[in-house]
This record gives sequence, structure tokens and C-alpha cells, in this order.
Amino acid sequence: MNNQILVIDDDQDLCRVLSNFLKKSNYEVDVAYKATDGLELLRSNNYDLILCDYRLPDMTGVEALQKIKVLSPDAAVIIITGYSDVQTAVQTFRYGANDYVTKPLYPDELLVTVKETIQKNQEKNQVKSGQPIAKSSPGEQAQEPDSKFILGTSEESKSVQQYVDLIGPTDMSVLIMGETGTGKEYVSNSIHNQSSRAKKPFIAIDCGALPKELAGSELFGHMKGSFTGAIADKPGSFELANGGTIFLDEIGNLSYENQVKLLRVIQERKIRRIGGQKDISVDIRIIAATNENLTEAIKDGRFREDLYHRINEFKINLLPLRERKEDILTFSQHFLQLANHSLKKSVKGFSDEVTHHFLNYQWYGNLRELNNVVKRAVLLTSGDLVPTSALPEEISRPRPTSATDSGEPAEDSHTLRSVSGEAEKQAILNALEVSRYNKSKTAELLKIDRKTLYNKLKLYNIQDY
Ligand SMILES: Nc1ncnc2c1ncn2[C@@H]1O[C@H](COP(=O)(O)OP(=O)(O)OP(=O)(O)O)[C@@H](O)[C@H]1O
Repeated sequence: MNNQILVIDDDQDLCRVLSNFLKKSNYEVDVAYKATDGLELLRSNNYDLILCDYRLPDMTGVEALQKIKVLSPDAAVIIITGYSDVQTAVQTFRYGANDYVTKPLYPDELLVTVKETIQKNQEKNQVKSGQPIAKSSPGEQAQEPDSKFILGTSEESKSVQQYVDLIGPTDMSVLIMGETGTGKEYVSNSIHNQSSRAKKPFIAIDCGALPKELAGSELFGHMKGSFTGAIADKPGSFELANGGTIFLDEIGNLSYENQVKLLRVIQERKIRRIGGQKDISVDIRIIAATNENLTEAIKDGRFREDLYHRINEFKINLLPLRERKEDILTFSQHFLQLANHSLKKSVKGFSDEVTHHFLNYQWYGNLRELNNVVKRAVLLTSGDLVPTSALPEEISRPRPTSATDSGEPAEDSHTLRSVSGEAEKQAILNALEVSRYNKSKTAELLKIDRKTLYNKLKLYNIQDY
């Protein structure tokens, strides 16, 4: 059966074009112009993929994503966003988005992203349900570049690799910290592959995307009849990962109740299914990741200190891409090869000007954003080298740096100040929305302290929610 896609976007022309194009590529497509209509369709249909606009008339992108995850936890979600929103849209990965595409949409690029996302998500779902993954035939694999993953060449990446080599073979719990898209899941996978557990399952759970009501059952399993909808006994991820490694991404989002259960698994190596009467022993290595400051979460009473110490036997900090510039060059070349392969192009490299822009851009979405920018640029390049015109304006003509970007005061010219002030106000509003008006999280997202945030809320007359 063809894969089913739901497009949620208030731009009716875009929906029509997208729908026709995807149907021609053998997908079954439904469209909704409002989030509420899309959610209604999710109640009665099973979609493999949801393409959801970041700005909808009746809901914020984050709100829509959270509701989608309750109704269709196993479907993949790609966020459609304008480049001006990328900085905040990339934060949706904390809530379970699989990828994003930027407007204007290009059919070839979209098709590659849709295909890859559905495939990766189906593989993830298969692992989560304990089914073996079918490998592609050797003939298909021969055309793939050697590996989709490479090592960074910066000093910072080299030392991360040394840590991975060092702790990989042990059974230590590891906490990986880093902004979205810095490669936390990739590093976690390498640790697993270096361990004696390598032949056993590696199960990645996105705690940020787990709806509160389903999290316990997803992690620990349930017995038939233990709650409405529990129509059969079901093992949880901990049981399925037995003998292997479980990767708990965005662990800070786990509810307090599930933190207690997790602590028990770590201490006693036992789980109990929801509604179950007996304990089940599990042999699991735990790797957790977060892009929020857990010590702040402990102070705020949102995260248990004892659990923090248990998962933090070894900590690996992945720096943002903008702080390891050598990697920008290494990874952009690598992503160029991947894009050439998937788009059937033969672009050789980047113009000096493009390299200059890459080195000076902030890359809030880190490697994921760099990958997407390179993919789009390769698509738009007809010569040997990627020209500046193939970059989004936000990268080729960056706006004046605002106080939120650098931590420095904005430029001291009246006009510039008002321009960057507007950008700063918008960035604060976006961050408030993403963090659901939690001030600590907002300050963290913006990389300013809480006091500065309060001053700025006052300065820009932003209402307290
Ligand atoms: N070592 C690597 N080699 C090649 N690509 C990489 C590497 N690490 C990360 N990437 C690219 O960046 C994307 C994001 O990586 P990953 O999912 O590991 O980041 P993350 O920090 O776990 O993100 P999030 O916090 O949003 O879940 C990957 O899908 C891949 O395209």
C-alpha cells in the first residue's frame, strides 16, 4: 500500500500543488487548512507522515506538533517553515519533529526529504516494536557514499571521539548535552556500537515527543485491560532493548512519575509493566541527552537530583557548530557529497564567498540545519561551485547581530538599534511560544539569564503570561 501523507497548511495554493505533486510520486495525500481540521483527520486515519506548517491560523507550530504526537505517536512529522523562522522552528525537534523544510519548497528536494524521513521513521518504529530491519540489497548500497556519518575534524570533535572510544566499551551511563542538531543521537549510537552490546538493540526514545498519557506504557509496557485502549499485552522500550542500549533524548521532559520509575530501573535493573503484577529483570545501558540545563531543572523542582547523578556517570558536551568552525568546513563537504548522491548532481564545492558566509552564520539548528542548507544549495547550483545566490538570504545577508545572538549590546546607532530591537522582541516572543511561556526555559533558549529576560520583557512591553 502507498504511504499516506497529511499536509496541514493554511496556504491553499501550496496545499494543492503539494498534493498533486506527491500524488504523482505515488503517495496518498489528504490536506487540511487548519490544525484543528488536521487533528480531526488524524483521529480516523493512519498517516505515515504529516507535513505541518509552523505558522497555522488556529495554533502555534509547537502546540500542533504536541497534539499530533498524542493522536499519531508513530507518524513522522516534517515542519514547513520560512527561513526567517528557522531559528525557532528547529526547537520543535525537542517535541518530536523529524525534519523541517523551508519555503519556497522545491519538489525534488522535498521528495528526497519525504522519502528519507518516512524510511528512517519506519525503521525506528520497527526497532521499537522488536522487528528486525530489512537491509537494502548490496546493489543499492554500492551507490551510497561510504557512510552517512563522519567524524568532525575540530579539536573539540576529536576529544569527543576520544571520550567515546574510552567509555564506549564500559557499561557507564552517559549524559550527552548539546543544542538541537549537534549530533547527540549519532554520538550515542557510536557509544553503543563500541560496546559489547553492539549486536543487541539500540532503542532511541524521544522523551520530548512522548505524550504524558502514553509515556509510561511506551517505556515500561502494559498489560491488556490496564487502561482504555490497552487491547493486548505490550512490552515497553526497556524490555525490547534488553541486553542493549536505550537512548533517552530530551530526558528533561520526562514526567516526575516516570523519572521515579526510571530511577528504579537504574537502581534495581527491574521494570514492571503498567497493570502488571510481576517484576521483569532487564540488562540495559542508559544514555540520556538533553539540551536544557538540568541543574536549573533540579533547582526548579522539575528534575530529580538523584536521577541526575545516576545518569551522569560520564558527561559529554557537544559544542554548537558555531563554536567549532573547522567542522563547518568538514561537514559541509560531506553533506555536499550526500546531496549530490540523493539529487543526482555533481557539484564540486563551494565558492569562497559561500564558505565565508558559512563560517559566519550562527547555525542554531547545527548539523541538521547545515545539512538542509547544503542540500537546497546543491539543488539550486548549475555550475561546479555553489554560488552565494543559492543560499537563503538569512545566511548570505545576515541581519545586524542582536543582543540575543551575541550577549553583547546591540549597535549604537539609532536606526540599527530599532531594527535589531524589533528582531530581538520577535526572538523573545518566539522563544516564549516554544517554551510554552516558561521563563527559565525561555531565558535558556535565548542564552540570557532570567533577570535579563525580565528586563527585556519590560522594555518591549511584552505581557506576562
Ligand atoms: N557525525 C555526523 N556525521 C554526519 N551527519 C551528522 C553527524 N551528526 C549529526 N549529523 C546530522 O545532523 C542530524 C542531527 O543529528 P542528531 O539527530 O544526532 O542530533 P541531536 O543532537 O540528537 O538532535 P536533537 O536534539 O534535535 O534530537 C542528523 O540527522 C545528520 O543529518
